[in-house]
Amino acid sequence: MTPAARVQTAITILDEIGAGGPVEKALTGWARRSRYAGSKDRAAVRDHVFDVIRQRRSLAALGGGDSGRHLMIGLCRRTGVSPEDMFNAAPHAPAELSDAERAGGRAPLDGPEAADLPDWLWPEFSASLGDKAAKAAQVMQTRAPVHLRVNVARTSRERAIEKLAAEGIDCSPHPMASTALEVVEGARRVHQSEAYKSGLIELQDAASQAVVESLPLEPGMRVLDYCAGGGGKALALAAHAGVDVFAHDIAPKRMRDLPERASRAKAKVTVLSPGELDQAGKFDLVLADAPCSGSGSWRRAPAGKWQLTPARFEELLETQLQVIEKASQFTCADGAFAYATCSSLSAENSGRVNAFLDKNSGWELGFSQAWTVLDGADGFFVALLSRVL
Ligand SMILES: C[S@@+](CC[C@H](N)C(=O)[O-])C[C@H]1O[C@@H](n2cnc3c(N)ncnc32)[C@H](O)[C@@H]1O
Repeated sequence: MTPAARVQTAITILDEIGAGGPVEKALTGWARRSRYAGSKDRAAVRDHVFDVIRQRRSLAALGGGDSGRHLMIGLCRRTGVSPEDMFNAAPHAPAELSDAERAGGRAPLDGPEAADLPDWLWPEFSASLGDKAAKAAQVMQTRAPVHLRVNVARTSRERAIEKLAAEGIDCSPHPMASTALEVVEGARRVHQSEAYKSGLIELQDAASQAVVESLPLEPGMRVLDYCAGGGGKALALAAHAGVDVFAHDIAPKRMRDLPERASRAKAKVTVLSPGELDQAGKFDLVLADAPCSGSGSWRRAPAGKWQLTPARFEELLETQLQVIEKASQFTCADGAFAYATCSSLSAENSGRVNAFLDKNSGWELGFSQAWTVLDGADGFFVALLSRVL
């Protein structure tokens, strides 16, 4: 495919998404119908679509409208590609620019438009990030890096770097966690690599790893991952020698790949159904990686920021408090309870912890830490609580 044909394809997919179609469905539907497209074409089209969704508001301003065509004109302008070179009416390319399109578009206005956030969310976002808000929003317009977690139960970070390099995947250590690598070259080869298939590495953002690394893990502990989902954190916990890890989720189906992932990593994770959890006794450490807005990972899943509504946000805040109240009860008397989110919004983070502490005087805060995209990974938050003795 020519670069211009990729632009036209992205326009068609963006229009499908604009009409309410889910992003992945629109992309996989196109890929299935388009056997002529090679892997580089698919990757380029996918990148165009995600680049636009991340920056939809500011690109609509630059491109002069919010159709797929206007958004791609905006993307060309932002990335310094002359729109005339792409909109050239060659076979499979977009039609030539009209006079109105050529003259249209303007610089995005400071605030939520330039930051690519909905108006209603801007006050919460800017209050949460303070003087880092505009810079963080700018970073959120870019692609997320690819991070790996080295399974330190099986190999060292240095050995993993060597093994991956031998398979054409260049990585460097990431400063946020002693287990973390950033892929510099060859990210698309990770899934097919021996290092991945044999469980020496997992795909996991460095901030998720930093959360696990911040926890007071000791050999002999029973640890519960109360909101285990796909099990990323449960597996990172299980890489710690002598820690007995249990995984639970209100939607047990979300944990369906966990046994296979654990077997690949040669890690032991006991999956508990909600009924089994009630019979499982107390735990030395309970982690609740709660459902949240996902604002810290909107670079990876950018559709989330446009789908979030004030009502859904309020619902999440309520669920988070319920999760803290329920999950903390599984902590033994001298144990610790950790609350985490992949959000950079204070209402979901310190706001929830304070709401819990206000209602539960028997608990106190040990520490809390927030990472933002400016630290080079997803935005994340963790707070460690214990009972007042
Ligand atoms: C942020 S995701 C967890 C991600 C996971 N810890 C990981 O690292 O891959 C939040 C999970 O919480 C679960 N969840 C939502 N409400 C819950 C509740 N009331 N009790 C337990 N789990 C809940 C969701 O099903 C979802 O899988």
